[in-house]
Order: sequence, then C-alpha cells, then structure tokens
Amino acid sequence: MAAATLARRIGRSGVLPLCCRLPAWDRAARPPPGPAQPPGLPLAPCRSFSNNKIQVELDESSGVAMMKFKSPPVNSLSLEFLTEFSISLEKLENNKACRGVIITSALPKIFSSGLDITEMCGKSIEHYTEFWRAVQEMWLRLYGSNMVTVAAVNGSSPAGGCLVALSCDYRIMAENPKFSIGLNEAQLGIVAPFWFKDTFVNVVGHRIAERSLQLGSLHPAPEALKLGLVDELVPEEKLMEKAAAVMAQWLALPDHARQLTKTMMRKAVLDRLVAHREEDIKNFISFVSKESIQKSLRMYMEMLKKRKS
Ligand SMILES: CC/C=C\C/C=C\CCCC/C=C/C(=O)SCCNC(=O)CCNC(=O)[C@H](O)C(C)(C)COP(=O)(O)OP(=O)(O)OC[C@H]1O[C@@H](n2cnc3c(N)ncnc32)[C@H](O)[C@@H]1OP(=O)(O)O
Repeated sequence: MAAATLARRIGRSGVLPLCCRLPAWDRAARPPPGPAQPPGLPLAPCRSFSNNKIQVELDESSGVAMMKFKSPPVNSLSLEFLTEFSISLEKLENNKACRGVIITSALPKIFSSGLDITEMCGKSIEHYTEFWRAVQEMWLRLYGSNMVTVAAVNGSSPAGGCLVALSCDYRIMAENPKFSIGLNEAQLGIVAPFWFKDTFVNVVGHRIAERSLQLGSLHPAPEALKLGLVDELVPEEKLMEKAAAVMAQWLALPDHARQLTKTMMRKAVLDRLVAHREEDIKNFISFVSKESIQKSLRMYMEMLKKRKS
C-alpha cells in the first residue's frame, strides 16, 4: 500500500482500520527474495525513507532495514511518533525485499523515553482514545511482525521504550551501566497494561516480571542482562556490527519455519489484545482521567524538570 494511501487510511486516528489488512501474524510466510522470485517482478519502492521522527534505510542485497529513532530530545512516543512508527513498519512488512529490521536510536544515550507523558496529561477523551489506539497499533505491528526484529538498545529505555525492545525477537544493549531499561510505570503511579505485562513475562518469566513490575524497576544494563531482559551486552562501538551479525544468523533460517514458530509463540498474547482492544481503551481512559493519576503524572514531569536544574 502506498505511503500516502496508508497515511490517509490511518488519518487522525493514528490507526489502520483492521479491515485494511491481515495482521502480520496471520499472513502466510513470504518466499525469500532473490532467485525464488519471478524474474522481472518489481520490488516495492522503499529503499530508504524518513519522516520527522524516524529514518529507515533498506539494504536490498541483505534484506535488512535499519530503523533509527530521531525525535529529540528523548524519542518519546508521542501520537505523531507512534503513527510514523506504525507506517514505517507497515511499509517494510509489505516490501518483499525486506526480511528483517534493526531498531535503534539516532540520539546519543537514549533509545526511547517511553510514552510521551504530555499525551496523557490534561487532554480530551477523544485524544486519549486516539493516543491509546496508536500505542496498541504500534505494538500489534511490532510484536506480530513477520520480519526478524532486532533491538540495538544504545541508551536508556524506560517503560514504553522497554516495550519496543521487548517486542523484538532479540535485544542487544550497549554495555554502559548508566543506561537502564525496564517497565517503571509503578514509579510514575501508573500501571502497565496487561499486554505490556504479557510481553515482559514472555521474555523474563513470571517471577522476575512480577518483582520488577511491582517495584517499577529500571535495570542498569549489566543487571538487565542477568535477568534476561536483554540477550547480550556489547561495547557501544560494536553494537551495530553485532546487531548485523545476529540478524544474519536469524536470516540464515528459512522464513516460513521461523515465522510460523514466532506466530506459535506470540499468538495467544496478540489475540488477547485484539479481542479486548476497545475494553483496554476504556480502561486506559478511565484510569488516566482520574484526578489522582493526573496529579501523579504532573508531579513526575515536574520532578524530571527539577532534576535538570
Ligand atoms: C489498569 C490499567 C489500565 C490501563 C492502562 C493505564 C495506564 C496507562 C499506562 C501507561 C503506560 C506508560 C508507559 C510509559 O512509557 S510512561 C513514560 C515513562 N517514561 C519515563 O519514566 C522516562 C522519563 N524520562 C527520563 O527518565 C529521562 O528524561 C531520560 C529518558 C532518562 C533522559 O534523561 P536526560 O537525558 O537527562 O533528559 P531530561 O530528563 O532532561 O529530558 C529532556 C526533556 O524531555 C522530557 N521528557 C523526558 N521523558 C519524557 C516522556 N516520557 N514524555 C514526555 N517528555 C519527556 C523532559 O521532561 C525534558 O523536558 P524539558 O522541557 O525539561 O526539556
């Protein structure tokens, strides 16, 4: 689907209507590009594209795309960012030449600061609906992607930023103990929804997830490795090289076998959100509309600003 058409269909809601496409986890496995492809079949024209928030470059010879978050100061996941993120994933997913994507940040020291807190403060019910749908859409696309997804975590990655990394197939983090990662929602006085929790449990197991979620822990990189929250630590200067090597290893397998296995592992969790999407939006709205929650979020933002001065 052309980017302009996609953007029009997404419209202000930030969401692709589900009727527009099959979810990635329900699609048939794609044949690998290259010799198996009928000669003369044009590849989708998306070698490199970028928008205000995200830059993507696809190397058609390897089938690997590099996606870089570039939304200063901290790559917060605003409605606009989430919309661009979903559009970028959709473009790659629909491009037969693309088999894998490495997700990283173009900013120093920050992978992503998580959901943009200002999107959850003092806004209308319509805005909360649109925002939360865009958060759901991003996760459904990323967690349900048929592509191999590798997170090259080159900075701190709290809450929604951690969810992005957790939703990938493999996480490599720069071994800087100043960088931390985790679902710290409880520290903000808010609660990670069930599908954040399910994604976390699927990576680290129930006990570690329960303790970490209740405490709202942000784990420095070495601790994140011990907990299995990330798969590997490497010196920062080796991060991209390592991500490319891991990607090559995963792409050495036949796509169909890997994709069907991924679907088998993730389907129940994806289906749970798909079945309860509207209810989840209602829960989000009633939760963030509470005066006590608004107060907690405002205090947290003030704390961030004070810490700076
Ligand atoms: C029952 C349940 C049912 C339904 C669900 C209910 C509830 C909803 C759940 C919602 C789930 C939420 C998920 C989230 O992702 S919440 C966001 C969590 N994020 C954080 O806690 C990170 C906060 N930020 C930081 O810790 C630091 O900023 C960071 C990332 C380590 C970078 O530090 P530093 O380089 O020093 O930069 P600054 O702190 O100076 O920040 C620069 C600038 O950016 C602003 N900012 C930072 N993070 C955010 C953010 N997430 N959203 C918006 N703005 C952010 C910061 O305030 C500074 O702004 P300024 O104007 O002062 O320059």
